[in-house]
Amino acid sequence: MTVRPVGSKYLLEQPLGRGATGTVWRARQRETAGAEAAVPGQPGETVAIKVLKEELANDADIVMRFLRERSVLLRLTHPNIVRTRDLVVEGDLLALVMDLVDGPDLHRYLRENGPLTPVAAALLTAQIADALAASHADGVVHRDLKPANVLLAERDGRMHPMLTDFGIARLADSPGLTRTHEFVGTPAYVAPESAEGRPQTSAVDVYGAGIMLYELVTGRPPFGGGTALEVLHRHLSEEPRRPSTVPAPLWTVIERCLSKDPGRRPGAENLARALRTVAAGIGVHATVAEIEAAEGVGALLAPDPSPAPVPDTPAPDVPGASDATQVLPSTGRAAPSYDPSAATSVLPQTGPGPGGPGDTADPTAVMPPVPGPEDPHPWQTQLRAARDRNEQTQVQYLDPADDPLRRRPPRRPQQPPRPQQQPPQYRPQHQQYGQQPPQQHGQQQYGQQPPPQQYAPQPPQPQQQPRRQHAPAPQPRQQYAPQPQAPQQPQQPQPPQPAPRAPRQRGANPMRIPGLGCLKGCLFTIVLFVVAGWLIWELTPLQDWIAQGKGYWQAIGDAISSVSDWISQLGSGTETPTAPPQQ
Ligand SMILES: Nc1ncnc2c1ncn2[C@@H]1O[C@H](COP(=O)(O)OP(=O)(O)OP(=O)(O)O)[C@@H](O)[C@H]1O
Repeated sequence: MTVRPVGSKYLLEQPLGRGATGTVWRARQRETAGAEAAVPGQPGETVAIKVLKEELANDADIVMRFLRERSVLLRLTHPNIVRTRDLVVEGDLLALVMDLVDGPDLHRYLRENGPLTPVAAALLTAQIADALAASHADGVVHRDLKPANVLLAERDGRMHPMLTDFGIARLADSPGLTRTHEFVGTPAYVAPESAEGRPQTSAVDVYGAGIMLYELVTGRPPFGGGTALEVLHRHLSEEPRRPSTVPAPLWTVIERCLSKDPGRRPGAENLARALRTVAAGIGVHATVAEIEAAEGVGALLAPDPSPAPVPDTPAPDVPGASDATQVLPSTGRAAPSYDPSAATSVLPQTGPGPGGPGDTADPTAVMPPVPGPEDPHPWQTQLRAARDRNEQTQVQYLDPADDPLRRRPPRRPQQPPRPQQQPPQYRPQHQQYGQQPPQQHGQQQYGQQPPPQQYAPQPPQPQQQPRRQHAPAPQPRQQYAPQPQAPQQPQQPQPPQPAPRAPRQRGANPMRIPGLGCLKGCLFTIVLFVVAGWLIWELTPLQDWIAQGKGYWQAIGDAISSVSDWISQLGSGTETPTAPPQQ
């Protein structure tokens, strides 16, 4: 076993796993840490150490932030939060020392054991909501909530979920990285406001909890499948569908957590209480009172009156910040099919993120990201980001009509009305985005490939809609980018249909002899030659020439001279000189 020292206090022994932001090692404490550590530890104690990627460790901004947030990370203690014991900064090494959790993470558990029962899912998520409530009360937003960041310890024969990776998204989302207009997150769990670069609060964690709860009971997140950017689009535009296996009270909770409007999501503390009420009311031993309480769970889902803001995102009160329609680029990396279990992704935003060059310390001075003419196109940024992470990058054609970055409707040539054209119709939302149509529950799979025609150029639509109409048709709960339903088009008069062509008449003889047409032509030509030859033989002096044994050129010369004689005779007078009468 190779061991590597981390600082003077720890020895890395064995890698436990690797994520987007670093590698987690099983490690051993060499000696007791100093007073700066939250947990000094004992020599020989086993710990887990997350060694942050060099890319992060080499960034001065991140190191600064790491040190600045040290106290925040070290003071976060809760039974459902993996404790951060120490932070190590040494040369080019940046590491978080944590309690070692002996158990799988929730993502692996789900993969190996399948979905949980609704009661178990509700109770497990309630504990995560407890952890969120504690951190939000302390002003800390996780921002990367997903099953892979929930470790399952075993306590008293029971599964005990513990939330980890607190603060990592904060570190990774530092000016050093965001100057390339990217944000950090995991697409399947990213809240709409994060995806759009709008102001974020602790409500993003509640959204993540809702996605996770859905995944716990169904085995998959609601907006998985397709490329990363397609997934982000779905967060922005699609409403989740209730699978038949989810009890109504639990669905009420999920639906509220997944509200596009952060202001409608419950606070974490209320979420925890609601989930316990639901778990009690949907269990087999539920009393009538518990069932009734579960049915009225909607009343428990009050939002947090003062949600914790996410630092360095546009402040909610920046004028115009909430109006700025930011539609995310698509394809993700244009195209590898997206695995919702994927590690935290770094994806582009459509404009300079906070903390970019010229960033000021005042968060209210940060304008919402708006693409400037000189900025690289988000697609370029995205491809670069994908390459930087050595991920497979494919390029797919995107029909400009489907490019959500183009707000203006592309100009299209006037199409003459085509006979037999379908009457104008509006494509459903999923088609406008080149996305999968809503599927029956159970049909969707991780890493599902979009249909091959996904980016195929669309035929011109009967009526051009402005880009904002790519937003969903209004639904009762939808609050972002609501779009009026396109008015029904009046029926256009159909151009007169051309008369159907009569079938081609054939000869009476139904038998067709192959090559007969060619044979007929040959016979006709032969007959033509025979007749022409006969006429030449009869009407020209050819017979005389042959009889006189003249050569060809001589015969021609004679013919020419006799013709010229005849012409000269004609020119000299019509009367032919006659010989004088003989005396
Ligand atoms: N405190 C810990 N104790 C034991 N194992 C841990 C601990 N923290 C993380 N791990 C394990 O290390 C692996 C990598 O963790 P990490 O947090 O880097 O990955 P991730 O969450 O999948 O990726 P990302 O960084 O993209 O969020 C995971 O499989 C996790 O189970």
